Amino acid sequence: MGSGPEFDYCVVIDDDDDILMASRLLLRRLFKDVATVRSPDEALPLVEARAPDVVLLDANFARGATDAAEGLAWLEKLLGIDPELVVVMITAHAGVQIAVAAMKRGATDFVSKPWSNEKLLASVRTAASLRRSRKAAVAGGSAPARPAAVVAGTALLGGSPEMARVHSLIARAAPTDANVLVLGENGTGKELVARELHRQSLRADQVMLTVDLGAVSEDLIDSELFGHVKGAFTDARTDRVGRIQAADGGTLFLDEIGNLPLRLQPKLLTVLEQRQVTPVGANRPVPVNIRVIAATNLPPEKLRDESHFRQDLLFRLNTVEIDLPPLRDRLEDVPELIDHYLDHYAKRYGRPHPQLSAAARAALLNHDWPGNVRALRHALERAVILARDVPLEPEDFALVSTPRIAPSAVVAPRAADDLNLERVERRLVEEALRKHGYNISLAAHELGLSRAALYRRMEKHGL
Ligand SMILES: Nc1ncnc2c1ncn2[C@@H]1O[C@H](COP(=O)(O)OP(=O)(O)OP(=O)(O)O)[C@@H](O)[C@H]1O
Repeated sequence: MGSGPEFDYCVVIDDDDDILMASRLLLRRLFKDVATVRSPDEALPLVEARAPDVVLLDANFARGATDAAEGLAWLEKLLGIDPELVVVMITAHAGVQIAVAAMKRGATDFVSKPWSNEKLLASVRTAASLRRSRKAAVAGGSAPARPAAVVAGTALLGGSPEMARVHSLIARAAPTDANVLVLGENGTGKELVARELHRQSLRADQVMLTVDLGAVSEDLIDSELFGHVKGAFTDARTDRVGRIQAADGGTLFLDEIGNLPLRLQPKLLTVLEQRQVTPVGANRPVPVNIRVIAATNLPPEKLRDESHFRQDLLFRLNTVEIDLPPLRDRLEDVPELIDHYLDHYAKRYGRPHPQLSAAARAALLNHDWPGNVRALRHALERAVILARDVPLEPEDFALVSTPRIAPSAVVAPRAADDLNLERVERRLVEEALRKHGYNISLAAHELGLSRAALYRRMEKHGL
């Protein structure tokens, strides 16, 4: 026997009792708990109370309806409750139009009735794995793969000359269809810049889809980006619309482009050059009209190294380059960020707006912020949660001084006198981050963790 279901909780919404019964029996193989409800109304409190790993949502409820309009409207409502929710649409009337519409509104996948059990299990398992990585990424504050329209936006703050330059570049590049490459260390706001570019573009009322190439496992990147046709490989039991196709008419944000495997780089180049995509296993390309924004934390010398990244692809991606400076080089932005995020979290947690002592303010202003704005934001969130009715002091921010030292200067972790698991974990995470100059992908690789799992640990240890 195996070790029991892999995932926790799934909600199935369908007005057909037989479907509910069949899916309950089947999905117990994957989930410890399967809730089945006959209407989306009943599902809303379940989604609110206990974020499910996957929601299966019927596309049509009204008798005789086949256009999926109702299902798509419920999809948006569900994603409004939890933007990271992973929803697989079910319909008896599959068609690529509905699949694309559902994906554009944020569905993860699409299965058609009647389904084969294996097909359904494969789709749902993939969806649940995606949710797991998305949840972890969100815990670390990193970008979920989700249409921009669904996620409430955060403004790109900062009045420093460095940020003024960034704002000006955004304003000039956004309305053109030029591809933009955003460079910067982790947590500097690359994803926010991408959203801002989309918001100010002529495609603003179209979809913006994200693919986090650092979070999708390498063997899934191909289908995630390009899609596949049924039978293209062993697990391809249905057609799958890739994100490039689903972003048609809108913006595709390729986060962590430095993680795109070399073998797939020519394929992306072809899409950009020929404006068409060929799903894995398909013999005819599909025309696509996308604007690509890519981001990476790779230092320029790595990016310009042909053994790492194809230069012809780089030239297609970086028609405009926006380089986001690290926070330590624009510390004058810190006061504005402090005020904004203290306010934001005070409202979110229903707490009074905390006061900062002069020493605390000075400590925040003098810190080198190796984790950039993300780390500052987390520090402020924690401070709001833990604040008492006296001004916050430097200790309340648990700032860890992390001098940026050359990788070669890092020694292997000391033989542990201290065997406390939590502290040892914290030390290893810290050392890996320092060793790799806070490059999350490299540090995660060294630790044998996904980026999302590393973010989770950074968050846990306040790093
Ligand atoms: N200029 C800014 N104004 C307000 N918030 C910001 C700014 N820059 C970053 N943030 C916040 O910091 C966090 C990290 O930003 P974002 O995800 O855009 O960074 P990133 O460079 O894409 O990070 P990574 O490379 O790790 O994915 C987010 O919560 C974002 O809202």
